[in-house]
Amino acid sequence: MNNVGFIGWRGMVGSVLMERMIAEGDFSHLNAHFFTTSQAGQPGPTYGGDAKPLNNAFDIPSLQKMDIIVSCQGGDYTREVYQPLRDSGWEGYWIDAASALRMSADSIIVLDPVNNDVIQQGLEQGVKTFVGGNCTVSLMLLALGGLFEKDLIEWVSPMTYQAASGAGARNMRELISQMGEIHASVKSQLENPSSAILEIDKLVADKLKSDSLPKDQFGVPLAGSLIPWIDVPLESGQSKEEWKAEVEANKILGSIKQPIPVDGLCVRVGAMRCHSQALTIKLRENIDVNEIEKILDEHNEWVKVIPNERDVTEKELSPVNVTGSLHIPIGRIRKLSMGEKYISAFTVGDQLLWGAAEPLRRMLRIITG
Ligand SMILES: NC(=O)C1=CN([C@@H]2O[C@H](COP(=O)(O)OP(=O)(O)OC[C@H]3O[C@@H](n4cnc5c(N)ncnc54)[C@H](OP(=O)(O)O)[C@@H]3O)[C@@H](O)[C@H]2O)C=CC1
Ligand SMILES: N[C@@H](CC(=O)OP(=O)(O)O)C(=O)O
Repeated sequence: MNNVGFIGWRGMVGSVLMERMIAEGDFSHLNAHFFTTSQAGQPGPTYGGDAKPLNNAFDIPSLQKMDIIVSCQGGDYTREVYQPLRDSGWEGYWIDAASALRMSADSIIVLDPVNNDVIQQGLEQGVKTFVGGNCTVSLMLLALGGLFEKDLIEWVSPMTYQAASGAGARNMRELISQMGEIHASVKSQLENPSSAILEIDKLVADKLKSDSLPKDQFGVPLAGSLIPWIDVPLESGQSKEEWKAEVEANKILGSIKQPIPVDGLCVRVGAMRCHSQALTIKLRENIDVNEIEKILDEHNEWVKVIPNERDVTEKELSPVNVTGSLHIPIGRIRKLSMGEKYISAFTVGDQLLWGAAEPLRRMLRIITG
């Protein structure tokens, strides 16, 4: 069995990966070794067997003993360790959640329900570096997989509604703290049914604008508001999160030579761990909505078409309904007034599952069998 080293296993993405690996019995297919950047020598977890002392994640000789390394530790770690490890002659498989190696010429972005052919071809050609895609990109491609597979999309504009978890665990905590403080600021008024709503609104607005609202992580209020910017600015006017959509989607699809335009705005909202996206799509041909729904529904076992009806949409097409699940609902599919080739759609997905951990878990299984 392969010796597999895990780095970042106790972080948010890593913990979700561990949960999924236990649920799927993956540990019986490998010998697990756990590494840490901060707690070397302390007892490791019991996933896959007895607890052993944690290895130092910066120790190249220890990493060299691994056949496969899975890192959910983040880009800084990858940038520090990956190249020295490769330079030392290590030829094992490196599977990574971070974006650092995604656009490297010798890596493949993994999303096997969409690009298993690219992955298999890469394995045959000796590719050893496999990276999970950006969460919004992976979730969009799974939702629209059928239309992409049939090359029916001329371009797509995703307008995102991204959850706090995408910014990290501390940001999730801050969002909840903000919500709590807002409620506390008007608790007595809420308990009195005859209190004036405009007074409540003013007190909430005062709280949102006050220095006492916790906002060290986001920098601004997210609860009761939103942030129309994610990640660093680029020369193009895009945020880096927006730039990733087109370059990563086309790398995953293997269409870099004739890229499909994918561009829109990325917005942080007060959801916990599900990213939503409103999609405007220009099709290459005029296709009936029923046919579009059929194509989408048949593509993979996780996507689920939600009819464009109010009740079922409100119930099923929401972060609350999707959180913690691998389902990717897509709905609000209708023709737009711009023309018969233009359609709308709305999709939701758990950004820690299909958006981060699940593509890595499945890649590991592809290698370990
Ligand atoms: N969050 C997301 O949505 C996505 C993240 N990613 C990638 O994954 C990387 C890791 O993200 P994420 O999992 O959110 O990062 P976390 O901040 O949750 O965890 C990263 C590391 O922090 C260390 N750590 C320090 N204190 C604690 C603690 N109290 N509990 C748990 N871990 C602690 C751990 O390393 P150690 O044990 O070595 O101390 C852990 O592996 C990101 O940098 C990004 O590159 C990719 C896709 C989506
Ligand atoms: N940037 C994403 C999360 C993430 O980690 O993305 P990436 O894996 O591309 O760095 C978000 O904030 O929602």
